Amino acid sequence: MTDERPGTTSPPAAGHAPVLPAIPAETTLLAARIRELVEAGVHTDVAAEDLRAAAEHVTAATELLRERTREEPLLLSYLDGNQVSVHNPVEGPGNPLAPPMVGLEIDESGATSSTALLGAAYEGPPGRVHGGWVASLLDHAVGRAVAVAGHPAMTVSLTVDYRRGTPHGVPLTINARFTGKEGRKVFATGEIVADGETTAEASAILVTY
Ligand SMILES: CCCCCCCC(=O)SCCNC(=O)CCNC(=O)[C@H](O)C(C)(C)COP(=O)(O)OP(=O)(O)OC[C@H]1O[C@@H](n2cnc3c(N)ncnc32)[C@H](O)[C@@H]1OP(=O)(O)O
Repeated sequence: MTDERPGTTSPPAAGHAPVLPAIPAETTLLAARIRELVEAGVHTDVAAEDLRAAAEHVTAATELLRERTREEPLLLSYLDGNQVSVHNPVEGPGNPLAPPMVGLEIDESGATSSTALLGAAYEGPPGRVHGGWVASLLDHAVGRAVAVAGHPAMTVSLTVDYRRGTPHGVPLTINARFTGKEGRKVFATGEIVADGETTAEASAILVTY
Protein backbone atom coordinates (compact mmCIF):
# COMPACT_ATOMS: atom_id res chain seq x y z
CA MET A 1 0.00 0.00 0.00
CA THR A 2 1.36 3.45 -0.82
CA ASP A 3 0.28 6.89 0.15
CA GLU A 4 1.73 9.98 -1.44
CA ARG A 5 1.11 12.36 1.45
CA PRO A 6 4.37 13.81 2.82
CA GLY A 7 5.55 12.04 5.91
CA THR A 8 3.29 9.09 5.33
CA THR A 9 4.95 5.72 5.78
CA SER A 10 4.00 2.24 4.74
CA PRO A 11 5.46 -0.52 6.89
CA PRO A 12 6.01 -3.86 5.13
CA ALA A 13 2.90 -5.49 6.56
CA ALA A 14 0.65 -2.60 5.56
CA GLY A 15 -0.75 -4.39 2.53
CA HIS A 16 -2.39 -6.93 4.81
CA ALA A 17 -3.44 -4.63 7.60
CA PRO A 18 -6.79 -2.89 7.80
CA VAL A 19 -6.47 0.90 7.65
CA LEU A 20 -8.88 2.83 9.81
CA PRO A 21 -9.89 6.37 8.86
CA ALA A 22 -9.40 7.34 12.48
CA ILE A 23 -8.38 5.64 15.68
CA PRO A 24 -11.59 4.76 17.53
CA ALA A 25 -11.99 6.88 20.65
CA GLU A 26 -12.71 3.78 22.73
CA THR A 27 -9.40 2.16 21.65
CA THR A 28 -7.50 5.21 22.84
CA LEU A 29 -9.62 5.42 25.97
CA LEU A 30 -8.96 1.80 26.94
CA ALA A 31 -5.20 2.20 26.42
CA ALA A 32 -5.19 5.40 28.48
CA ARG A 33 -7.06 3.69 31.34
CA ILE A 34 -4.64 0.73 31.25
CA ARG A 35 -1.67 3.12 31.39
CA GLU A 36 -3.23 4.74 34.47
CA LEU A 37 -3.74 1.28 35.93
CA VAL A 38 -0.07 0.40 35.41
CA GLU A 39 1.04 3.69 36.93
CA ALA A 40 -1.28 3.19 39.91
CA GLY A 41 0.00 -0.38 40.21
CA VAL A 42 3.63 0.66 40.58
CA HIS A 43 2.80 3.41 43.09
CA THR A 44 0.17 1.69 45.20
CA ASP A 45 0.70 0.88 48.84
CA VAL A 46 -2.75 -0.57 49.59
CA ALA A 47 -3.25 -3.66 51.72
CA ALA A 48 -2.86 -7.18 50.34
CA GLU A 49 -6.62 -7.80 50.25
CA ASP A 50 -7.06 -4.68 48.13
CA LEU A 51 -4.31 -5.85 45.77
CA ARG A 52 -6.18 -9.15 45.45
CA ALA A 53 -9.50 -7.37 44.82
CA ALA A 54 -7.87 -5.17 42.16
CA ALA A 55 -6.33 -8.24 40.50
CA GLU A 56 -9.80 -9.81 40.27
CA HIS A 57 -11.18 -6.67 38.58
CA VAL A 58 -8.31 -6.79 36.09
CA THR A 59 -8.95 -10.48 35.41
CA ALA A 60 -12.60 -9.68 34.65
CA ALA A 61 -11.56 -6.92 32.23
CA THR A 62 -9.08 -9.24 30.49
CA GLU A 63 -11.75 -11.91 30.05
CA LEU A 64 -14.12 -9.33 28.55
CA LEU A 65 -11.48 -8.24 26.02
CA ARG A 66 -10.71 -11.86 25.06
CA GLU A 67 -14.32 -12.50 24.05
CA ARG A 68 -13.49 -11.42 20.50
CA THR A 69 -9.95 -11.20 19.17
CA ARG A 70 -8.16 -10.40 15.93
CA GLU A 71 -5.54 -12.75 14.45
CA GLU A 72 -3.04 -9.91 14.07
CA PRO A 73 -2.78 -7.01 16.51
CA LEU A 74 -1.75 -4.59 13.75
CA LEU A 75 -4.22 -1.91 12.75
CA LEU A 76 -3.20 1.19 10.83
CA SER A 77 -4.62 4.65 11.07
CA TYR A 78 -3.64 8.27 10.51
CA LEU A 79 -2.06 10.31 13.24
CA ASP A 80 -0.43 13.71 12.77
CA GLY A 81 -0.87 13.17 9.01
CA ASN A 82 1.18 9.98 9.15
CA GLN A 83 0.15 6.38 8.81
CA VAL A 84 0.99 4.55 12.02
CA SER A 85 0.16 1.31 13.71
CA VAL A 86 -2.54 1.94 16.26
CA HIS A 87 -0.66 -0.55 18.43
CA ASN A 88 2.87 0.66 17.82
CA PRO A 89 4.66 0.28 21.19
CA VAL A 90 6.16 3.78 21.06
CA GLU A 91 3.54 6.03 19.49
CA GLY A 92 0.46 3.86 19.10
CA PRO A 93 -2.34 5.48 21.09
CA GLY A 94 -4.09 2.08 21.20
CA ASN A 95 -1.14 0.34 22.87
CA PRO A 96 -0.94 0.84 26.64
CA LEU A 97 2.79 0.03 26.47
CA ALA A 98 3.32 3.17 24.39
CA PRO A 99 3.92 6.28 26.55
CA PRO A 100 2.79 7.38 23.79
CA MET A 101 5.10 9.61 21.75
CA VAL A 102 2.82 12.31 20.32
CA GLY A 103 2.57 15.66 18.55
CA LEU A 104 4.91 15.07 15.62
CA GLU A 105 6.11 18.35 14.13
CA ILE A 106 8.25 18.69 11.04
CA ASP A 107 10.17 21.93 10.48
CA GLU A 108 11.12 23.43 7.13
CA SER A 109 14.46 21.57 7.16
CA GLY A 110 12.66 18.22 7.63
CA ALA A 111 13.74 17.77 11.25
CA THR A 112 11.11 16.09 13.41
CA SER A 113 10.07 16.72 16.97
CA SER A 114 7.67 14.82 19.22
CA THR A 115 6.89 14.71 22.90
CA ALA A 116 6.36 11.97 25.44
CA LEU A 117 5.66 11.80 29.13
CA LEU A 118 6.93 8.63 30.77
CA GLY A 119 5.73 7.83 34.27
CA ALA A 120 7.32 5.88 37.09
CA ALA A 121 6.42 2.60 35.37
CA TYR A 122 9.34 3.34 33.00
CA GLU A 123 11.85 3.87 35.81
CA GLY A 124 15.29 2.30 35.59
CA PRO A 125 17.73 4.11 37.90
CA PRO A 126 15.86 5.96 40.70
CA GLY A 127 13.95 8.91 39.25
CA ARG A 128 15.21 8.19 35.76
CA VAL A 129 13.82 6.50 32.70
CA HIS A 130 15.19 3.02 31.96
CA GLY A 131 17.92 3.22 29.30
CA GLY A 132 16.16 0.70 27.09
CA TRP A 133 13.18 3.00 26.88
CA VAL A 134 15.43 5.98 26.13
CA ALA A 135 16.84 3.95 23.23
CA SER A 136 13.33 2.96 22.10
CA LEU A 137 12.22 6.59 21.90
CA LEU A 138 15.33 7.46 19.88
CA ASP A 139 15.04 4.40 17.64
CA HIS A 140 11.48 5.28 16.82
CA ALA A 141 12.27 8.95 16.30
CA VAL A 142 15.08 8.27 13.81
CA GLY A 143 12.81 5.80 12.00
CA ARG A 144 10.12 8.43 11.81
CA ALA A 145 12.59 11.10 10.63
CA VAL A 146 13.92 9.05 7.73
CA ALA A 147 10.38 8.07 6.72
CA VAL A 148 9.38 11.74 6.76
CA ALA A 149 12.40 12.40 4.51
CA GLY A 150 11.00 9.86 2.06
CA HIS A 151 13.30 6.96 2.94
CA PRO A 152 11.36 4.48 5.12
CA ALA A 153 13.96 2.13 6.57
CA MET A 154 14.73 -0.25 9.41
CA THR A 155 17.38 0.44 12.01
CA VAL A 156 20.47 -1.75 11.69
CA SER A 157 22.67 0.22 14.08
CA LEU A 158 21.76 2.58 16.90
CA THR A 159 24.41 4.24 19.05
CA VAL A 160 23.06 5.98 22.14
CA ASP A 161 25.10 8.34 24.31
CA TYR A 162 23.45 8.75 27.69
CA ARG A 163 24.56 12.22 28.73
CA ARG A 164 22.57 12.50 31.95
CA GLY A 165 19.56 10.80 33.52
CA THR A 166 16.32 11.23 31.61
CA PRO A 167 13.74 12.14 34.25
CA HIS A 168 10.34 10.48 34.36
CA GLY A 169 7.19 12.45 35.04
CA VAL A 170 8.27 15.47 32.97
CA PRO A 171 7.56 16.12 29.29
CA LEU A 172 10.37 14.94 27.03
CA THR A 173 11.07 16.39 23.61
CA ILE A 174 12.43 13.88 21.10
CA ASN A 175 14.14 15.45 18.11
CA ALA A 176 15.45 13.59 15.09
CA ARG A 177 16.68 14.33 11.62
CA PHE A 178 17.66 12.54 8.43
CA THR A 179 21.33 13.31 7.74
CA GLY A 180 22.14 11.45 4.53
CA LYS A 181 21.90 8.40 2.30
CA GLU A 182 24.48 6.09 0.77
CA GLY A 183 23.03 3.31 -1.36
CA ARG A 184 20.42 1.57 0.81
CA LYS A 185 21.95 2.97 3.99
CA VAL A 186 20.20 5.94 5.52
CA PHE A 187 21.70 8.02 8.33
CA ALA A 188 19.93 9.91 11.08
CA THR A 189 20.55 11.50 14.45
CA GLY A 190 18.30 12.06 17.42
CA GLU A 191 18.24 13.58 20.87
CA ILE A 192 16.03 13.72 23.94
CA VAL A 193 15.61 17.01 25.75
CA ALA A 194 14.19 17.32 29.28
CA ASP A 195 13.87 20.59 31.17
CA GLY A 196 15.91 22.29 28.43
CA GLU A 197 18.84 19.87 28.74
CA THR A 198 19.88 17.13 26.33
CA THR A 199 19.82 13.84 28.23
CA ALA A 200 20.63 11.41 25.41
CA GLU A 201 21.84 11.53 21.84
CA ALA A 202 21.76 8.90 19.13
CA SER A 203 23.21 8.27 15.73
CA ALA A 204 21.67 5.60 13.59
CA ILE A 205 22.15 3.67 10.39
CA LEU A 206 19.00 2.37 8.78
CA VAL A 207 18.53 0.26 5.66
CA THR A 208 15.73 0.87 3.22
CA TYR A 209 13.36 -1.98 2.46
C1 LIG B 1 7.57 5.17 10.77
C2 LIG B 1 7.66 4.39 12.02
C3 LIG B 1 9.09 4.35 12.52
C4 LIG B 1 9.37 3.07 13.16
C5 LIG B 1 10.83 2.97 13.46
C6 LIG B 1 11.10 1.70 14.13
C7 LIG B 1 12.59 1.48 14.10
C8 LIG B 1 12.82 0.05 14.37
O1 LIG B 1 12.65 -0.39 15.47
S1 LIG B 1 13.26 -0.90 13.06
C9 LIG B 1 13.23 -2.53 13.80
C10 LIG B 1 14.58 -2.97 14.29
N1 LIG B 1 15.39 -3.30 13.16
C11 LIG B 1 15.28 -4.51 12.55
O2 LIG B 1 14.52 -5.37 12.92
C12 LIG B 1 16.17 -4.70 11.36
C13 LIG B 1 16.91 -6.05 11.46
N2 LIG B 1 17.82 -6.19 10.31
C14 LIG B 1 17.37 -6.73 9.17
O3 LIG B 1 16.27 -7.26 9.06
C15 LIG B 1 18.33 -6.69 8.00
O4 LIG B 1 19.60 -6.22 8.46
C16 LIG B 1 17.83 -5.76 6.88
C17 LIG B 1 16.63 -6.42 6.17
C18 LIG B 1 17.42 -4.38 7.43
C19 LIG B 1 18.94 -5.52 5.88
O5 LIG B 1 19.38 -6.77 5.47
P1 LIG B 1 19.87 -6.94 3.94
O6 LIG B 1 18.77 -6.53 3.02
O7 LIG B 1 20.43 -8.32 3.83
O8 LIG B 1 20.99 -5.84 3.80
P2 LIG B 1 22.57 -5.95 4.04
O9 LIG B 1 23.17 -6.29 2.70
O10 LIG B 1 22.93 -6.82 5.21
O11 LIG B 1 22.93 -4.47 4.45
C20 LIG B 1 22.68 -3.38 3.57
C21 LIG B 1 23.78 -2.37 3.81
O12 LIG B 1 23.70 -1.96 5.19
C22 LIG B 1 24.96 -2.21 5.84
N3 LIG B 1 24.71 -2.64 7.20
C23 LIG B 1 23.91 -3.66 7.63
N4 LIG B 1 23.94 -3.74 8.96
C24 LIG B 1 24.77 -2.79 9.38
C25 LIG B 1 25.22 -2.38 10.67
N5 LIG B 1 24.80 -2.97 11.79
N6 LIG B 1 26.09 -1.34 10.74
C26 LIG B 1 26.51 -0.73 9.61
N7 LIG B 1 26.12 -1.04 8.36
C27 LIG B 1 25.26 -2.08 8.27
C28 LIG B 1 25.62 -3.31 5.01
O13 LIG B 1 27.01 -3.29 5.16
C29 LIG B 1 25.18 -2.94 3.61
O14 LIG B 1 25.99 -1.90 3.17
P3 LIG B 1 26.42 -1.73 1.63
O15 LIG B 1 25.10 -1.57 0.86
O16 LIG B 1 27.27 -0.53 1.60
O17 LIG B 1 27.11 -3.02 1.26
